[in-house]
Amino acid sequence: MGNVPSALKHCLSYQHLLKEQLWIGEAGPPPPPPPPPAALRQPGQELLARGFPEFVKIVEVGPRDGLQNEKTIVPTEVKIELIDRLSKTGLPVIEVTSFVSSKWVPQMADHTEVMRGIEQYPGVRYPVLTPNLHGFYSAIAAGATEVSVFGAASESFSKININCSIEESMERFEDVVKSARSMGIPVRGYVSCALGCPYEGNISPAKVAEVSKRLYSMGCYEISLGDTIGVGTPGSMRRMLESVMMEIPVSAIAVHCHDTYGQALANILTAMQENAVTSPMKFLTIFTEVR
Ligand SMILES: CC(C)(COP(=O)([O-])OP(=O)([O-])OC[C@H]1O[C@@H](n2cnc3c(N)ncnc32)[C@H](O)[C@@H]1OP(=O)([O-])[O-])[C@@H](O)C(=O)NCCC(=O)NCCSC(=O)C[C@@](C)(O)CC(=O)[O-]
Repeated sequence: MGNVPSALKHCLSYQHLLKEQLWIGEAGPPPPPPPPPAALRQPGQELLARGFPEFVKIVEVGPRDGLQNEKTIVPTEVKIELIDRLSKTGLPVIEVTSFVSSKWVPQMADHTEVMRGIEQYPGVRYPVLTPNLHGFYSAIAAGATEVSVFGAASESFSKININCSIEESMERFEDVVKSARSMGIPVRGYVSCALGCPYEGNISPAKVAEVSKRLYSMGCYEISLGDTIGVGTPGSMRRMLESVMMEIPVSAIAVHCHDTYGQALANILTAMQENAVTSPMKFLTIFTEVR
């Protein structure tokens, strides 16, 4: 999903932001001007006035979401070294691997070796993806202490990605969440195609909200809304978040933005303004989670 040109684009826009001192930099942002009277405000200006969350949690997903797409399979020891190095950077959460079928995703076939091989640093959490009970039990046997289930707001994507309908996936996830709860294991939930689907195109914010609510109600402590193919814009991100926020608390919402079309930063910024931020950060391109 990432490539050097899009990474470069990211760096350039980051430098631009630094130069313009819009929201980051040593001196800190300038104090906001007093808001104009409501009658003079342009659409969207209310968001600027809302400011940003007090902190942003970054969930690093490169070792899993990045490497699962590499054509050349990265050797296990390199993955382990990558995760160990990431652990020293101060990241609070690093998604390690996926306990999925190696027939479907051969890049993650060494999940057990990677999970067992990494050094777990105090204060860092190391969740793994588990699509069903089979994956969950394998993950626990390998030493995982936090897992994520991953569904979609698109019926077609669900079938192609995890070989079942949205409804069937919810039944599987309920089994995972029940087992996890009985062991005191926290479960996070993903909703893919939150801003568009590679097979169905537009996805309604109401559908994203509905799937998010199902995952939250079954016991997922955080719902990560994935712009799986990077087609989101600040406008579609805002509309989608406003719909999801009507169903689940803002404190439980994360966003996962792919930078396919160079929109991840803008979309993350919008989510921060909506005060609903965790974006997955890949080490080359953005695709960070923010809350
Ligand atoms: C979900 C399955 C496993 C269903 O796969 P299936 O073939 O439908 O499973 P099944 O229940 O029919 O079983 C078939 C075989 O798979 C085995 N099996 C069953 N479950 C597992 C398991 N957990 N791990 C290992 N093996 C498993 C099972 O034991 C059996 O083995 P056999 O008897 O034939 O030897 C399959 O479709 C799969 O592995 N899919 C991979 C999905 C994946 O990793 N996708 C990429 C994740 S990234 C993502 O989704 C988006 C995200 C999260 O990043 C956010 C965003 O960007 O939007």
